[in-house]
This record gives sequence, C-alpha cells and structure tokens, in this order.
Amino acid sequence: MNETRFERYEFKPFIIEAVKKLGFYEPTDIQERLIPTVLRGESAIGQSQTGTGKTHAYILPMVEKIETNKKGVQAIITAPTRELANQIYQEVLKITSHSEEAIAVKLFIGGTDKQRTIEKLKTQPQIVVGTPGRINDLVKEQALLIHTASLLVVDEADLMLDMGFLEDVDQIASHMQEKLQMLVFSATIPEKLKPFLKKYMENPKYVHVEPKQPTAAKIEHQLLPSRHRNKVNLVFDALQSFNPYLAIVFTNTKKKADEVADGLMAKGLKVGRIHGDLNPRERKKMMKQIVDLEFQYIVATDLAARGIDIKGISHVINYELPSDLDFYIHRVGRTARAGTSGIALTIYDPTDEDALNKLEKMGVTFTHIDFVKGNWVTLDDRNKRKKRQRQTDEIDKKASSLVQKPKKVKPGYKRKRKWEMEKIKKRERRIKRK
Ligand SMILES: Nc1ncnc2c1ncn2[C@@H]1O[C@H](COP(=O)(O)OP(=O)(O)OP(=O)(O)O)[C@@H](O)[C@H]1O
Repeated sequence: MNETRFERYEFKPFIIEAVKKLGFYEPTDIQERLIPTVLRGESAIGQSQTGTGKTHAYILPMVEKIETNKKGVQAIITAPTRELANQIYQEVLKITSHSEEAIAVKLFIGGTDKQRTIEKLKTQPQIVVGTPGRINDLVKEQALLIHTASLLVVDEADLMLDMGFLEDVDQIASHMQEKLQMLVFSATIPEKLKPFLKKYMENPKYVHVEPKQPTAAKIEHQLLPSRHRNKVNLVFDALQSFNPYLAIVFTNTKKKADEVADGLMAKGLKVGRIHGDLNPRERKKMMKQIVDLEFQYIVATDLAARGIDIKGISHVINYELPSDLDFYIHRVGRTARAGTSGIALTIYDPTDEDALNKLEKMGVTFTHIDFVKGNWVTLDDRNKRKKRQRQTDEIDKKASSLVQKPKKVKPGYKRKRKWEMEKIKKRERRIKRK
C-alpha cells in the first residue's frame, strides 16, 4: 500500500510505514475520534463494538509519544488475559520494529518464569505490556520501575473489574507519574465500572461510538432450539453443515468445554480447545496453533472471548448462553471483525427465553432455524410461535369454560363434550384470523 489516510495525524515516518504494512487505509471511527485525543495527552474512555480497531486507537499514538532517547518505562498496557496481552504485545512490535532508534518493549504475563524475568530486567523497557497481576508483582519486587511512566492503558476494562484485577491496576497507577494519562477501552462499559473511572479521570474524553446495534453489523445471529436433543450432536451437525473456515464453540465452563471437545473428537473432528485449566505452556502452544489455523474447530470458554483477534473466524457457536449477556456480545464479536461478515449460532433451551428477550431489547435480531432430518429449516420467530401457543391456550380455556360439564355422567359424554369444544375452537380461531 503506498498511501494511507493515517498521514493526517503526522505520525513519525516509521509509524506510517508500519500502518501501510498492516494495510490500514482508513482509520476506523474509534481511531478517528481518539487518536488526536491521545496525542494531546488527554485521558479517554473508548467504547465501540468488537472488532472496530480499539487496539490501534491507543497503540499508534502511544508509540508516537515514546521518546526513544529517554530510558525507563514510559507507557504501560494492561489486559485481563495472557492471550490478549500477548496479542497486543505482538501488535506493538509490528509498529515499533519499524523505528530506526530501538524502542524496548517487554511482555509480562502470569505463567512465565518470574525469576528469569527479574534477571532480564537489568535494563528497564520503555513500553510494558502485560496482565495486571504479574506487572504488579514485578513492581512490588522493585524489579520493574514504573515511577517514570505517565501513560496507562486498561484494555477490556469491564472484564478487568469482573476478574478482580482493578485492585492491581489501581496499585500500578499509584506507582506511576502523578500526572497520569489513562486510556480505558472495552466494547461494553457497565455502570459498575464508573467509580473506578472517576477516581483516575477527572474529565476524560468519553468516546462511545454509538452503534445502531450492540454487535458488529455483519453478524447473522441464529437461534436453534435444543428441544432436549443431544447438544454435542447438534453442534456436530451444525459444523458439518457450515463447513466453516474457522469455527469457535463457546461453553460456560472448562468442564463443559472438555466434554464438548471430547465429544466432537469422538466423532472424528480435529478440535482445538482453550480454557483456564490448560497449563501456561499448553495455552501458549494452543493459541499459536489456533492463530496458525491448524484447526478448523475450536472449543473455548470466555477466556478466549475477550479481544482475541484471530483472523478468519467465520462462525461462532454458543453451546449455551452466557449468564452475563455482555459476554454474548464479546463472544459473537470474535467473528465479523474489521467489517467482515460472520454467523453466530446459539443453541437455546426454554429457560433462556428471558435472556433472549433481553438481547432482542439490546438490539440483537435473531433468525430462527432448526435441523430436521439432516436439513436446516427456517422457523417462525419464537415470539410468534409463543404468541400462537398463548392464543391456543386461551381458545382451549374459553372452549372448556363454555362447554358445561354434565351434572350426571352419561355414556359417551366425553366424546360429545370434545366435539362441542372443537366447534367453539374453530369459531374462535376464525375470529382471531380476521
Ligand atoms: N484502520 C483499520 N483498517 C483496517 N483494519 C483495521 C484497522 N484498525 C484495526 N484493524 C483490524 O481490525 C481487526 C480488529 O481490530 P481490534 O482487535 O483492535 O478490534 P477491537 O475493537 O479491539 O475488538 P475487541 O472489542 O474484540 O477487542 C484487527 O485484525 C485489526 O488488525
């Protein structure tokens, strides 16, 4: 690519070169609205749908602000999972590696050898990327000196709160420069996060790229009723029929993830799996295999739903609905990224009706399908089916109330009563249809 609209930000030439290499021609909404703010040194909260470029909305201006001749930590990026921290770290390297003057970037995440990390910290990096717990450990051991740093990024901020990491983030912030530029990002910013934001950000620029719907535009949300069928078989049938470029199946627990992965493998599928019970080495190896597209099917818990940007996920299957509906948005947001399209199929039970109603109120529109005798069929909208069921129930009730039970029971009275009720039901249905 020989030109890019990112030139409007007057980034250092090496950053423009890196952006061109990434193939970014047009800044996304959130980038357009936040890059100038970050360059001015202001704090900001960035909320926009999954897959809309939040990561580079902070990476590009952050690298621009690094003073290459100044040693010591200048910027810290925190993320709630090792996989996401590593992914962000890789993205930072894709930019800094174009700089003639070396920019020292280091990744600090749990599950790696802390002693070895401390030994390698003879010189301090200029940019730190990592999970809050490990960064905080290294600060407490005075191995990592962050009093020189003035920019802190909190990515996937709501999950940081849910996972109890904000305490660590708080401690990290308290060891940094007094005048702190804080950048907070997520596709979902819940109310419960607001007190933390108020503590560090007097008057942050709050950029909420108001989407018309909470999830990426080009996701087709499909609903499949379980109807007490074996859900692993349903997932298998769906995967066979989709023949996906890359499908990720989400479950609510690690145990269920193993069950589903084992079930699909027993049916002959080669399946990757990623969840918290894997040891750090296995998780790292698995993520690499997934990114290298060694699998067509992955089974994962919500650990992988956050921010992970795996190119080419064409299908997301919810084996079950998450209890926190924000996780539905993050799960389905693994597909249809950067303007591509994708399919999100959710297998649901009757107990999920309320949650589905809430998602519809949030702006998600579902198509209803079923898998009957090896073929996909489109179903009526479940609300229409429910309404029809309600009407049938009302007609039954009315008919039954109109046909009096005889005081004295005579032979054949049941058949006669049923016949009279049918007559009334037919009349009522005719009236409803008008
Ligand atoms: N300006 C751009 N032009 C084209 N592609 C872009 C641009 N900015 C980012 N991308 C690509 O879009 C994809 C999604 O970006 P990113 O992972 O930053 O989204 P996100 O908003 O952080 O998503 P999530 O909420 O899931 O974390 C990535 O593959 C990234 O390389």
